[in-house]
Amino acid sequence: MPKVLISDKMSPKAAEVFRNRGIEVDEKPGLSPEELKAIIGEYDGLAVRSATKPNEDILSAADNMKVIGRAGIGVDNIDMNAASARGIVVMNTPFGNSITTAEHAIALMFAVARQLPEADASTQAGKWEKSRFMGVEVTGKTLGLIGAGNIGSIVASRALGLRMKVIAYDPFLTEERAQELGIRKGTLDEVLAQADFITLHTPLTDQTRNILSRGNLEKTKKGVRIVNCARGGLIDEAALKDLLESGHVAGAALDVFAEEPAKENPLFGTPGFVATPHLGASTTEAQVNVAIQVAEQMSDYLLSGAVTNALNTPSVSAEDAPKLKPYMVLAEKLGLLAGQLIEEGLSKVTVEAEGALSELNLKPITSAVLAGLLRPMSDSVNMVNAPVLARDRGIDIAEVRHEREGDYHTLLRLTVETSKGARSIAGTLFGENNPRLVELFGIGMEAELSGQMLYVENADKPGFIGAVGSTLGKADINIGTFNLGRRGGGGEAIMLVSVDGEISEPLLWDICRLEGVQDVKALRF
Ligand SMILES: NC(=O)c1ccc[n+]([C@@H]2O[C@H](COP(=O)([O-])OP(=O)(O)OC[C@H]3O[C@@H](n4cnc5c(N)ncnc54)[C@H](O)[C@@H]3O)[C@@H](O)[C@H]2O)c1
Ligand SMILES: O=C(O)CC[C@@H](O)C(=O)O
Repeated sequence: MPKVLISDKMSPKAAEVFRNRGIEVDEKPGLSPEELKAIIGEYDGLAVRSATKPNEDILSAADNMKVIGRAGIGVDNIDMNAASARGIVVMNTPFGNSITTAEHAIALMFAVARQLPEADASTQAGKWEKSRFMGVEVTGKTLGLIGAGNIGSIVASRALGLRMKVIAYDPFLTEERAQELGIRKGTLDEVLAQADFITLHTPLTDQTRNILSRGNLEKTKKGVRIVNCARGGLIDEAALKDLLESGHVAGAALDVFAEEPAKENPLFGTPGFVATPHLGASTTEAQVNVAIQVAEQMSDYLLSGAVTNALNTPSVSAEDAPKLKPYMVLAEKLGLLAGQLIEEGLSKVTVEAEGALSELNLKPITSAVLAGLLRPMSDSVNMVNAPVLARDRGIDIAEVRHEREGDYHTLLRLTVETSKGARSIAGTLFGENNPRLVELFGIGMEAELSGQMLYVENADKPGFIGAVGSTLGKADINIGTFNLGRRGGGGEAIMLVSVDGEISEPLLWDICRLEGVQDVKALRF
């Protein structure tokens, strides 16, 4: 039975879902990094919010870990590279808290429009400072969005309901989508120059870091009010403080900070400044949504291999997962065969699906092919990091589907292009579940790829098979299966021999010295 650790404070619904799905679950919020590292090896899954920071050091002890689920959106607390390198799927819940966070942005917009926190503090202090707190209406004002994805779009719709005009800067926002949302698409400079209120809704990336830099803050309209419920690091906090103090910025509300938890911050105490402690997602509804969603997704993955909302591997539906499983085994074996046979300069990999396979999602198949193909070059390669490694190595990857059936009802063909030319191998499933090689470098050959195998390329001459058999016999190596293929009589022949013992280097040399041998390799599956 898989075992999952919930290491942050999360709605009890998450544990309930895991238990109902037959998964053992421990809830241990508030562990120190050392405590987490000491126990993480016991678990197949880790469910977190933002307090747990599974970094490379902690993950180095996560020997059984298969999936990390983030009950929320941002995964900046998770070391994605370390997780991917270990083959751990990282998934989030991209929509569960969007409405809640958008509502918090709107709440903060009103808080700065009407100075609600300061008015509250002053009134409760018995001051009754009616003339001190003159606010502004939002009706008819322009809201400038930086980022118009899930949360930005919801903020836009709420702002339109408040009779505001909305302009958005988002390089990935199309004109059609902007029209659909009823907003205008603008450049960053247009947003800065036109907005009475600015709200930020982007992830923190190299492009968005410091997007409201001192220079950009100075380009805003005098009297602008700014809200950030996205990520700390998007705004230059020191510059914001200066501009609040100079009166250029009339108000600013931050839910997120460059350093969190923000126990101290230069902005604290600045007039017109409102702060909340990363509360964007903190409503009962959102926390129940993300807890249920993350537990369902993690359970699906642990129990059936279905992948939803993963950030480092392709999605696989629960319906497709069992159908894909035997193909993934086939794909990895074909990749591993090709990876052990090619020697240098891999520049392109083409994955072709024929017949029944062409109806399935090819992305996970391609990942499995790449994982097998690259394994001889790197011990740490897996289905999660293989596509990234392939891209980093400049390997071009193509996927082709042929609906028509050929000789087999389903076929997976893998063509690798190297500095020596293109070579292809193909395999099928026997009886729906048994992966078989059916073609090797253009030569028809049927073989099960498993255990230790000897690969020999030779000139097709009488007596050769016997010579190989007796060389193996002399080395006390038992033969399991003998698989043969050839191109025409007397031409090039290939043999794949499964053996029980280890194929030593001296044995390979003995076979290499047999007359007619062109290539010999010891393969392992
Ligand atoms: N405060 C909280 O508690 C809280 C809660 C939920 C989400 N968040 C954060 O809010 C942010 C937005 O979440 P979302 O669900 O809307 O994400 P999303 O991925 O749906 O939207 C992000 C948008 O930012 C845009 N973008 C990317 N780079 C950009 C750039 N250089 N300039 C302008 N726009 C750019 C993208 O095109 C996308 O449309 C995330 O950082 C998320 O972590 C915070
Ligand atoms: O879990 C939280 O409270 C914050 C979540 C939020 O930052 C997110 O990115 O989803």
